[in-house]
Amino acid sequence: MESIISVHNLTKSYKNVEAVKGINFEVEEGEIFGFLGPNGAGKSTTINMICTMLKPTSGNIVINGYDVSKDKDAVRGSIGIIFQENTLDEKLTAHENLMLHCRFYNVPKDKREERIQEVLEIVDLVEEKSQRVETFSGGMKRRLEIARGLLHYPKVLFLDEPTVGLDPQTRAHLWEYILRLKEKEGITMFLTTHYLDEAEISDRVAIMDQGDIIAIDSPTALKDQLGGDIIELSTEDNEQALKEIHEKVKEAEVTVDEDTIHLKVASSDAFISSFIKTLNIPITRLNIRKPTLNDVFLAFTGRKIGETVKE
Ligand SMILES: Nc1ncnc2c1ncn2[C@@H]1O[C@H](COP(=O)(O)OP(=O)(O)OP(=O)(O)O)[C@@H](O)[C@H]1O
Repeated sequence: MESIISVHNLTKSYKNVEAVKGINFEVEEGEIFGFLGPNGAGKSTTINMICTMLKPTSGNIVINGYDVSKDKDAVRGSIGIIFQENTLDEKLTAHENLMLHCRFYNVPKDKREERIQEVLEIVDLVEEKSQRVETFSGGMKRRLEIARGLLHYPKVLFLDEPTVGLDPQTRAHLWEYILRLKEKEGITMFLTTHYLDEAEISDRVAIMDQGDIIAIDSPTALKDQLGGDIIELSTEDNEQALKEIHEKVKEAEVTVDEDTIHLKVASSDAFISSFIKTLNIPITRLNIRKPTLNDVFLAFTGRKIGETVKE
């Protein structure tokens, strides 16, 4: 597959901070690319540089064949951005909001109605087009923002925390729309989210930490890289149990999270029966699972993404 975004040796320094330290990555045409990292990792700085909103200190970025430092207008015409905050005009109708954007992006006059109809169909808002945005639910507003982001036929859609503040059902629906867009329109998605279960939708995920990209691969490959099984347990006396585990169990990586002890082992089949016999404290809860993206994130960054959320 062709790269739609190429980033080479990209750096950005603010006065005292080296926010981005010479990163390299490619985003392939048509993929969903998840961009994750703790607060302060340098994600926004990177995205702002890619979207022409911030000048890099050094390095280069090519989007859709255009150099971001030389062809800003062509780059802007190639991308759509869905911000975290609602940037719709609430007093206007859905249609009026879209018309404003058409003018802003110089969509030819004779094409405007056709395009508006097209994007409204994609996000299922045709019947609501004459309603004022202030009457819309959070999910409808987000869908309208996506429609607006699509009006000028971008090759890449940047989605910054697209489901933040939405209820689980609306979040699930929104993902259906996003997936449909990818399938039908072949649009490349550059996604940030702190819901790691949602990041599973990505074809590939990049994890950024302290200005560097520290991992980049498909969610499955990243999880496989971690390998093994994770055993979660609670006991009648976790403190005592931990003491025993540290004394007697050598083949597990042990972490504690509130009232749960986590053991990471190569294979739970080989481990579990002897472990249960080893422990003298009664176990009150036991769960065995495969690593998730949350575990990947924790292993690479040393932090849980929940701890890094910017609300
Ligand atoms: N305008 C600025 N001036 C000085 N330092 C900045 C500026 N913007 C960002 N930084 C610093 O650069 C680093 C990277 O910040 P950035 O906002 O890119 O991280 P992030 O991964 O997007 O974090 P978040 O998830 O909180 O948005 C941080 O140390 C931040 O304090």
